[in-house]
Amino acid sequence: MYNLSQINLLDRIREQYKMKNHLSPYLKFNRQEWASLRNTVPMTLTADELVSLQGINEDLSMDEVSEIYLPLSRLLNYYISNNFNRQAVLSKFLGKSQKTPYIIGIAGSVAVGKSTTARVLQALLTRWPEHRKVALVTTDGFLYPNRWLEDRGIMNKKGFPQSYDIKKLINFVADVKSGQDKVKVPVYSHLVYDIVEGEEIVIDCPDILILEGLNVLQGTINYTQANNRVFVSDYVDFSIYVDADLPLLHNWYVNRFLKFRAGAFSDPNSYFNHYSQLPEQEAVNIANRLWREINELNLIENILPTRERASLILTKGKDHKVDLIQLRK
Ligand SMILES: Nc1ncnc2c1ncn2[C@@H]1O[C@H](COP(=O)(O)OP(=O)(O)OP(=O)(O)O)[C@@H](O)[C@H]1O
Ligand SMILES: CC(C)(CO)[C@@H](O)C(=O)NCCC(=O)O
Repeated sequence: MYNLSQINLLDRIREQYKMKNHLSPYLKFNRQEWASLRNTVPMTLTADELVSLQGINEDLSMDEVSEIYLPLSRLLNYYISNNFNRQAVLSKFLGKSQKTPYIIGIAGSVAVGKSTTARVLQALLTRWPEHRKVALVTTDGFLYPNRWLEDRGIMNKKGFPQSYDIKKLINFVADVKSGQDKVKVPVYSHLVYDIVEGEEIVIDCPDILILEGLNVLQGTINYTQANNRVFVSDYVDFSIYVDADLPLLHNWYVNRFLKFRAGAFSDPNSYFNHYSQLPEQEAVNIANRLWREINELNLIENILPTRERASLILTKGKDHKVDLIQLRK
């Protein structure tokens, strides 16, 4: 159940959305209209590519890949080529090389499928004839460690703006965008439920960086002297918000929790190891509580209000099938 202030906020968001629909900055496509766009350029996947895509997520349907993600990767590839051409013009003008990575941001609720979307796009963008190097980073790596959150009594705010080292995240995107090599990113483990001390990934001048996380469209720091706000999205060239109704998200979250319980939680290193011993109904109760008290609240307060900043909104229905695509004009 929502409390009154949450309901008011939801109403306000819906109202805003309706108003925006009237003068919408978005082109809207239903699934059929979008899928038909792939006919303008024949797009096929080889048997090997199909196998590697299935390895990303066993529940991912190949119809979804060919009807939704393949046309999207084609569109992105056009935007990226255009951006690189523009940089080549600038290089000519400056008389020195000016090439920086193209950054794609993917935002949305916990459990909506951001990381699956990111990995599918990474695989598809790599296969175009340009053979671009595509790196993938999740903003989870910029969460403060559990000890930091515990000291401040905010373990139940994991995923909320105050749980991220936003300065570190903004410095990271700024470094990548300015063409710096070997930029380091901390690693978060869902299994250990914490930042892994001493582990990092290195981002070394990719052509494209996909940055995935619930806060990609919200992160901001204040440069007080100049009273100037800097957003993560200032460095993002194209942003995607993956959207779905609350009951679907709740369902996907609980299902994933139960899947983890059957698999990863049985690992003694897992933070949730003790959940693997609990009867299923008790595990469902815990998942429901984590959803309601943390992730849903965060969605309503901090994530959903950023939706209309995205360059593209993908709205999913049942079974993760995308049924509405809204693209900024
Ligand atoms: N396109 C898809 N088809 C079928 N199942 C999917 C699809 N995308 C995601 N899922 C399922 O939905 C659940 C959430 O997916 P995923 O882990 O990609 O979400 P996420 O938004 O990255 O979550 P988090 O923010 O917690 O990291 C998983 O159980 C995943 O298997
Ligand atoms: C790490 C995040 C914030 C985002 O991926 C999320 O998966 C999470 O752990 N949320 C906290 C509540 C929960 O355990 O689901």
